[in-house]
Amino acid sequence: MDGKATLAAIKIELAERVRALAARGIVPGLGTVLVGDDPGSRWYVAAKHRDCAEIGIRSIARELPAGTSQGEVEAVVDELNADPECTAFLVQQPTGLDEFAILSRVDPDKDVDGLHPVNLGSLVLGRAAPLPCTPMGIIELLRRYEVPIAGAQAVVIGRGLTVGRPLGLLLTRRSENATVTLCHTGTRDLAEHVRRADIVVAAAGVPGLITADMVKPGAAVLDVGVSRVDGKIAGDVSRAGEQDVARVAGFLAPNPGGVGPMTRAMLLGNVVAAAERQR
Ligand SMILES: Nc1nc(=O)c2c([nH]1)NC[C@@H]1CN(c3ccc(C(=O)N[C@@H](CCC(=O)O)C(=O)O)cc3)C=[N+]21
Repeated sequence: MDGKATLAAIKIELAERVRALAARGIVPGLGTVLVGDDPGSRWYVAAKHRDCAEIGIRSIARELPAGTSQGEVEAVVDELNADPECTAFLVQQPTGLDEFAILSRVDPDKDVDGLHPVNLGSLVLGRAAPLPCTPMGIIELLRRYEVPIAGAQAVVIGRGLTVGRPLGLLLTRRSENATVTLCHTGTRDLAEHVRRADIVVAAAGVPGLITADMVKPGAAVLDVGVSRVDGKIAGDVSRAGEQDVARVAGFLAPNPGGVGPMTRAMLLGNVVAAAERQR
């Protein structure tokens, strides 16, 4: 499953909606707040702004030095909340600060990550709200490759706030109708769970955790793990030699090249949707 190609296709669809907004005199704006100088975070934020430029979304990039205080970051959040040119924004994680306090301070209607407590509450309650980008990107990738979700056994490995926990909620909605097993580092017999799955989403951050012998032939496997091994991205899904999951999977979203670009696609979609709502 090619996330880069799917991102390109989604950009064409979103550019059309941006043009329709422009015809009404509305230009959506994405704000980003980057704290410190981590090269990975810098790359992600720069990629988001390149995406925006391509489809006609304005960029508002705020860079704060390492060592910026909680209060200073919150003051920037307040500014972006009040800025009418800023349709939606995010504070790139990790900041090393109180992430919950920062997320909670963002205007829920401008929350492009879908991670504000009110928006996560809406997800639990099944009410319309911005949805988390990586989990939505996973579902969109499955849909576009016509992987059946309704009635499928889905095993999600990882219970983090940005991927595993909200993905379990999304996949069990009536509109998706999957049966979900949410596994984690405390799961006994992980291989037994994975072997039963039609859809495997690996988001534990353990390099090479999922091996070919654990995967049901024909299953869809999505690699969301991001670790760095020798400076290169290493996913949770084994891609080497005999245990290469590509040998048994029916569909594979590799990392890089799979879910990462889909996260960016859903983020763009959340900006456009926020502009359409605010109009
Ligand atoms: N507030 C906040 N919102 C986020 O959405 C957020 C964040 N913080 N912190 C970090 C994670 C990570 N993330 C990715 C975005 C794009 C790729 C991506 O496009 N990856 C490419 C290239 C990877 C590479 O080559 O470095 C790929 O997988 O092919 C990956 C990961 C967004 N995040």
